[in-house]
Amino acid sequence: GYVQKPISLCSSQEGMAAPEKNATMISEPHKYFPTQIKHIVDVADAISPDAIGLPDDQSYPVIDISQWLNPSMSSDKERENVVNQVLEEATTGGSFNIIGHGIDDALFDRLYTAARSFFSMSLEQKMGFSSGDNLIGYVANRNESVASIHKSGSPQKQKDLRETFSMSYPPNNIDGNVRGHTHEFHNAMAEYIEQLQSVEKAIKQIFTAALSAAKGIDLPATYLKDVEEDATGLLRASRYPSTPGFEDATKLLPHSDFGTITILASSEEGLEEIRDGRWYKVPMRKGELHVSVGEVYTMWSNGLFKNNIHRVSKEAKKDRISFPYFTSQGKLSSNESVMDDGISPICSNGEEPRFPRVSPESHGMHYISVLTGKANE
Ligand SMILES: O=C(O)CCC(=O)C(=O)O
Ligand SMILES: [Fe+2]
Repeated sequence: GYVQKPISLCSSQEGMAAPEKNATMISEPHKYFPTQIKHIVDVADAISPDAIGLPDDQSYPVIDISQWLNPSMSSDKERENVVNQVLEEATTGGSFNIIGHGIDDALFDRLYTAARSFFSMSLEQKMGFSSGDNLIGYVANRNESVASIHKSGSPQKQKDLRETFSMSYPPNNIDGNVRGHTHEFHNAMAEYIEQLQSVEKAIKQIFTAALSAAKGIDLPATYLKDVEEDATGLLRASRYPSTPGFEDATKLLPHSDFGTITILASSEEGLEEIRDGRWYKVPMRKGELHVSVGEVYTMWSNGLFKNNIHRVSKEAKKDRISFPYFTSQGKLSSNESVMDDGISPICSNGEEPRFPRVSPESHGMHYISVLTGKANE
């Protein structure tokens, strides 16, 4: 459909004085976020490097999104209530769990079983599912390093202690070429990605409504989904094995995701995040999915939505499997000349923009070569 973009209300309004326009403009977000994260992590680590559980398991925010999946069967008031809950969490910890997403337990059971069977193959067999592109197919343990982006942790160059198998949505040529195509694991992942589409759509409509309400402007209901244009989603099955020599190391060092929204499923606890300035364990109960805000949403909301800072604990069980779905990873290996240039921050009347115009693709490409060790920064 037709997308009016950008709704760049942050640029100076008719008749408004803007003497210090752009005074606080962050011109290089890919340098700003690592610094911001390092600072927040240092402060949290000083309180305690170890995460604590919430005093009461029930106090972790769990939001039922079913009313947005079936708008015709719910009232405006009910949907507004969901928007208010999401707004509260998105502007504080930058994350929450959801229920009422409509995805069957049976599909999750199939996913985890197929993932266990896939990852239990020999390294040589699994390497047969590598595409050579780190974003699609199999990537072995200790091949990526979020720490090299965020310069977090010690030693600074610690590699991520996980192996992954990834698929994009919609599927592209590389997906088809990965031999995993014939594997049951590939089928289960494809089905899960398909089902995630309506969940993603509902969540992005809720975030759109939250942004409209908070900024006092009227955005089209599907705005935050439509502006991504043809950004592709990426589902990554991740397994965190115990790695000799790294038994006491954090498995995935602190970072925030660089896209818009991440929807995470996990069979085990082990995810930890910063809330109110300190590390907390994220409870992952059966049937719940975890939703977190990425850096692009922080920028598009002009700092209103908080990029969630998280890590995977050194205590995560060795057979822990998780499935982060990065809803707009972007076409990171595509031709730069046709890159979507995204949108400017959405602001309330008179609010000054703090971030430049950006797309998930343009923001992500600054990180990805560092993540995969193809560049040194
Ligand atoms: O495995 C998890 O729980 C989190 C993974 C994660 O943060 C990521 O892949 O960005
Ligand atoms: Fe992450």
